[in-house]
Amino acid sequence: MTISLERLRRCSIAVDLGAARTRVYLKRKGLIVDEPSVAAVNTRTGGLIAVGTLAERMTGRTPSHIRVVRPVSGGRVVDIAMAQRMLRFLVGNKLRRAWRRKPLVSAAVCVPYDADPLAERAAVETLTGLGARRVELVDSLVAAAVGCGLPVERPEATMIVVCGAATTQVAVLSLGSIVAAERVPVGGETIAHAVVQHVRNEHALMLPSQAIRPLHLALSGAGAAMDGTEVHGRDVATGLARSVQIDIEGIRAVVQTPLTGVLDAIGAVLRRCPPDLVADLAERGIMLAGGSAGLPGFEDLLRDATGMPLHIAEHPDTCAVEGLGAMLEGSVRPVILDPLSP
Ligand SMILES: Nc1ncnc2c1ncn2[C@@H]1O[C@H](COP(=O)(O)OP(=O)(O)OP(=O)(O)O)[C@@H](O)[C@H]1O
Repeated sequence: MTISLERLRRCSIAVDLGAARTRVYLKRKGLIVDEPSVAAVNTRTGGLIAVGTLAERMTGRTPSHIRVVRPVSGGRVVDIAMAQRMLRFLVGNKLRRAWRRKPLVSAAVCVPYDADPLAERAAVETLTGLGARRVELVDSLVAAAVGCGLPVERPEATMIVVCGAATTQVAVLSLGSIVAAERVPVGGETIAHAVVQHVRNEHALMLPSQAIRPLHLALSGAGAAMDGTEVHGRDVATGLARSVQIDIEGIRAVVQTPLTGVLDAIGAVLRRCPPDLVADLAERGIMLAGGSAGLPGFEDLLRDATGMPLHIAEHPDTCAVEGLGAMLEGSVRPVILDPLSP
C-alpha cells in the first residue's frame, strides 16, 4: 500500500474502524468520536436503539427483540450497512456541518496490515455510503507509528507492536514503509476469553462479559498489592448468582499464555529484517501501542523475552487515528527520495 501524503492532506476526515472502538478525527477539530463499535437494534422494526457506549452497556442484558451487533470484527467491516448507520449516528451533526461547507469530501481510513481486497473494499464502501467522494486507505501500522511520534521517514529501523481487540500487528518500518510485518489473532478479546474460561474451570462460575475490563484495570493498577478481587457471575451448575474471590496470580498466568503468540510474531519479523535494521532496534527498542498495551504483565513479558528497551505510547489506544490526523493536517514530513541527477 503506497500512501500519498499529498492526497492525504486533501482529506478532511480520518476514520479508524476497530473491532472494539470507532474513532473519527476531523481536520482542524481533532478527535470527535471515540466510542465502542457497537449498535443495538430492534429486531421487530429494524430501527437503531442505541450506539456506542450505551449499546455496549446493553450487551448480554437485552430482551429477545433487541439485538446488540458489532459491525466490525477481526479488523474488517463485516456488516457495511450497519457500520454506516453506526458511523452516521456517532458523527451526527459534527460531520454534517463540516460536509455542508465542503461537500466534495475525501476521507482517510485505516486498514490492518495485509488486509485482503474484500476488507479494503468494505472499508471504502462504508465511507462512500456516508458521502465521501474519495477514500484513501492507510496501513494502520504506519498510522500508529506516526501517531506514536516514531521517526518513520528516516532511513533507520523503528519497531511497533499494536495490540488491539481482535489482532496484534508487529512491524519494522524504515523510510516511511513497512520492511517486515506480521498479524496474529491475539488481542484484548482473546485475553478476555481466556479469563472467562479460567474462572469457569476453577470456580464453576460464568463471568458476565463486562466483568473482564474492571478485572484488567485492577490487575494493571494495584495488582501487586492485592490478594484477590471479588467478581460476580452465574453458577454453572445451579444457575444462581454467586461471587468468588479471584486469585490474582492465576489470572496473571492465564493472561500471559496467549500473549506468547505475540512473541512468536516479533521473532518472525526480526528474522526477516536485514541485520542493519535489527542493530538499530537494539538501541531504539520497541514501541507498544493499541488499547491492549496496558494488559497486566504484557510490557514485562516483551521486555524479558526480547531483551530490548520497551516504550508504551503516550496514547496507546488512539495513536492510529492520531497518526492519520497528523497526516491530514500536514504535520508529517514527506519522505523525499529524489532520483540522483546524471
Ligand atoms: N487499561 C486496559 N487494560 C487492558 N486492556 C484494555 C485496557 N483498555 C482497553 N483495553 C482493551 O483494549 C482493546 C481495545 O483496543 P483498541 O481500542 O486498540 O482496539 P481496536 O482498535 O478497536 O481493535 P482492532 O485493532 O483489533 O480492530 C479491548 O479488547 C479492551 O478490552
